Amino acid sequence: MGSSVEQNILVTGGAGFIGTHTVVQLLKEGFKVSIIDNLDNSVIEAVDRVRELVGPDLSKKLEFNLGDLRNKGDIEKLFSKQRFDAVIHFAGLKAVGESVGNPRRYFDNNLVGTINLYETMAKYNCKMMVFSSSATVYGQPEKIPCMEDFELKAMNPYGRTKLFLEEIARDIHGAEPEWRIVLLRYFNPVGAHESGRIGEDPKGIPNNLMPYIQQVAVGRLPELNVYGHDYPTEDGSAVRDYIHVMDLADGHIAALRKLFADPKIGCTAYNLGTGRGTSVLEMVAAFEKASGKKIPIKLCPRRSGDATAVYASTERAEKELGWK
Ligand SMILES: NC(=O)c1ccc[n+]([C@@H]2O[C@H](COP(=O)([O-])OP(=O)(O)OC[C@H]3O[C@@H](n4cnc5c(N)ncnc54)[C@H](O)[C@@H]3O)[C@@H](O)[C@H]2O)c1
Ligand SMILES: O=c1ccn([C@@H]2O[C@H](COP(=O)(O)OP(=O)(O)O[C@H]3O[C@H](CO)[C@@H](O)[C@H](O)[C@H]3O)[C@@H](O)[C@H]2O)c(=O)[nH]1
Repeated sequence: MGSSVEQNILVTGGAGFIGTHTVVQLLKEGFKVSIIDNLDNSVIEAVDRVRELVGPDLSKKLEFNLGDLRNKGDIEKLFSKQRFDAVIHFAGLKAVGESVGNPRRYFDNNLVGTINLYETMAKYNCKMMVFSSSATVYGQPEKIPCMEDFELKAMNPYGRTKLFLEEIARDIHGAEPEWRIVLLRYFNPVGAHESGRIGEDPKGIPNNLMPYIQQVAVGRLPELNVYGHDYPTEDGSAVRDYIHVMDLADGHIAALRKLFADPKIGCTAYNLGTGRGTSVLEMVAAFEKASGKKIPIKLCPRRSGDATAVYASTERAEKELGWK
């Protein structure tokens, strides 16, 4: 189904993991897309693969711009030559461990980059934004499932950049109510496009569970370290809400449609998760079953800063975005 009027969307960080999957869906839904990415954590081949997946016709509606949000001039260059109806803002750094060792890099990239983006959007009167937030803003929630109105607290510098950026969005909307901002709090994105042509391929040893399991499966790493087996959960391992990246991509389309359709949206946060908790050991078992490969594991102490169990309440996104 294409949209009736062709809307032009700026996608920051569109060459990355969630960005590429979302751009495929945007093009298929009839949007025109401009990506800005500095390729800090991605490669241009990923954009070539997006073109391959959508075919030559839809590819004509995709433009890639090499640029860095920390340079206001790079953003200005885009806005001065075309009008954007909305921005989907993925660009940012996301490695929790790295942010603890080098918080200034995170504040510079995530905060300065986003402030530059808001300034330029305001200048060109483009006041609709879908922002990549994270379940990390709930810290270790007192109750589960997490609901959007829970108290927010971040447990590391990366998480604090997401929390600050949510606060910045609420303040901007408070002062200038014409802004429409959707804050999407992703739970744990996993998986890849069904073609296998795009996906998550982190550089170096992965931090996240799913890419780590995959590398054990293909023999690149010998075994999976299971961090924590004495949590107060059914099997002792930690519980998360793993959401398929294509479902997440569709969540962005739903959020955009909501922005365009609802002048009263204001600045609203939505959880994007499945609403189901899965433990680390259950993930391993499910992967073994699906792949037919044995994943050797080693039970290790808890990883510092990890929460016991986090999963989403999906009610608000279901009710207001029509997304599940
Ligand atoms: N993947 C997750 O587990 C997860 C969970 C919650 C939230 N998020 C958030 O979602 C967003 C996208 O995550 P992802 O997994 O696709 O990450 P990713 O690293 O694959 O994609 C981010 C993209 O942004 C680009 N980028 C970074 N800084 C930039 C800058 N200053 N200027 C221009 N481009 C820049 C990178 O090169 C990369 O292509 C991030 O904001 C991340 O914090 C991710
Ligand atoms: O090699 C590994 C990697 C992870 N885990 C465990 O697996 C679970 C999930 O870990 P991970 O995949 O690293 O995700 P989270 O720590 O939940 O954090 C992710 O999900 C958050 C949103 O919920 C995002 O904000 C973060 O950026 C993103 O890394 C945790 O219990 C980890 O201890 C292991 O046991 N072994």
